[in-house]
Amino acid sequence: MKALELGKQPLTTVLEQHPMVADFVTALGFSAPDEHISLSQWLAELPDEALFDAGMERGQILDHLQRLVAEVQLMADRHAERIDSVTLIGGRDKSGRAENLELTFRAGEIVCIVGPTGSGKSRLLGDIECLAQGDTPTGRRVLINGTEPDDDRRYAPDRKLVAQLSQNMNFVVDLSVRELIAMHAHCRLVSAPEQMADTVIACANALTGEKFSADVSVTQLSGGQTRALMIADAALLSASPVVLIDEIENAGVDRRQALELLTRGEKIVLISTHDPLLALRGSRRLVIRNGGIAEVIETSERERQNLRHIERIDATLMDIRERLRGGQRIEEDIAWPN
Ligand SMILES: Nc1ncnc2c1ncn2[C@@H]1O[C@H](COP(=O)(O)OP(=O)(O)OP(=O)(O)O)[C@@H](O)[C@H]1O
Repeated sequence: MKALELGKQPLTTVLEQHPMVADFVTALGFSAPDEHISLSQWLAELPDEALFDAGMERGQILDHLQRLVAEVQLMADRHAERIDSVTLIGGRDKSGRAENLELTFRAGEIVCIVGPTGSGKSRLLGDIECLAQGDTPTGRRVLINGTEPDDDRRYAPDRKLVAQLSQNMNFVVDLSVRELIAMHAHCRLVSAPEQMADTVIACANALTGEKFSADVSVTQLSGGQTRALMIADAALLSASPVVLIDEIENAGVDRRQALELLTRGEKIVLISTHDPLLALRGSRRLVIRNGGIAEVIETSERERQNLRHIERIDATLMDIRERLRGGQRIEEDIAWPN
C-alpha cells in the first residue's frame, strides 16, 4: 500500500485495521476525532503545538505510519510461512566416521533422542537449532522444506524457526505472569493479548501439579511452573514450527499432556530424554553414540502397548507422590496395574 493510499483511507478504518497505528497515535498523545475524515485530512488539521510536543513534522508522520504498516505486514507474512519438514543430512561422529543418513521430520511428529551422557544429544539439538550447514563439529546439514535455508533465515532473530526449551530458565524481569505472556502475545500481533495470556496460563496450570495465579511475579515461579509456562507459551504463542526440548523429567509437569499440546499445533518436536513415557511416545528415536546417530528405531506396536502399561504404573506412582505431599502414610498393599 502506498503512503497516498493509506492517507486517503478513513481515519476510523485505519485505526481499526491497524492497531499499531492506533497505539502510535495514543503514544503521541493525539486524540482521534469521531467524524469521518481521511487520515491525511486529520493529519493536516492537527494543531502545530500538538506536532511540536510530539517532536514530529507534519510531512513525516504519514510516511512513518506507512512504513510501520508495511513492516508489521512483513512480520505477519513471515510468521505465516509454513514449515512442513526439516531434513537432517548426516555428518560424522567424534572419530570422524560418516553417519551416512538422511532423516526427514514432518509437522506433528515427535522424535526422541537417546544416548549415554556426553554422547552428543545436545550437539544434535544444537545443529538443528542453528540450521547447521556443515559448519559445526559434526559437519551435519539441515534443510527446511527440502531446501537449504538462506542466511536471512539462519541469522535473523525475528525469523527463528526453532524454539529451544532448555533445562534451566530464569526470569530477570519483575513482571506478573499475565503481563509477560500478554507482552509476548502483543509482539505476535494477537488481537486479544490479555485473553490469550489467560488461555496460556490456564494451559500451563493444566500441565503442572502446583497451580499458580496470573498475578504472581514470574520471578516467584518454581522450576516446574516455569517449564509448564514455557511449554504452553511455545505451543500456543510461538511462531517457531520446530520445538527442541532438553529433558522435561522431574519438573512437576504432566509430560504426556505437554507433548500432546505441542504436537496439536502441528509442530515438529525433538526431545532429548530417557523417560520411557516420553521416549516411547515418539514415532521414532535416534540413538546417539560417540557423537553420531548410530541407529534409528521406529516405535513398534509392542512398545506402544508397553507404553500404556507404563502409563498406568506412572499414574499409581503419581498418586503415591500426591499422598506423600499431603502428609499421608503409604501402608496398604500397593496394587500395581497389570
Ligand atoms: N560428531 C561430533 N563431533 C565432534 N564433537 C562432538 C560430536 N558430537 C558431540 N560432540 C561434542 O561432544 C561433547 C558432548 O556432547 P553433548 O553435550 O551434546 O552430549 P550429551 O549427550 O548432550 O551429554 P549429556 O547427556 O551429559 O547432556 C560436546 O562438546 C560436543 O560438542
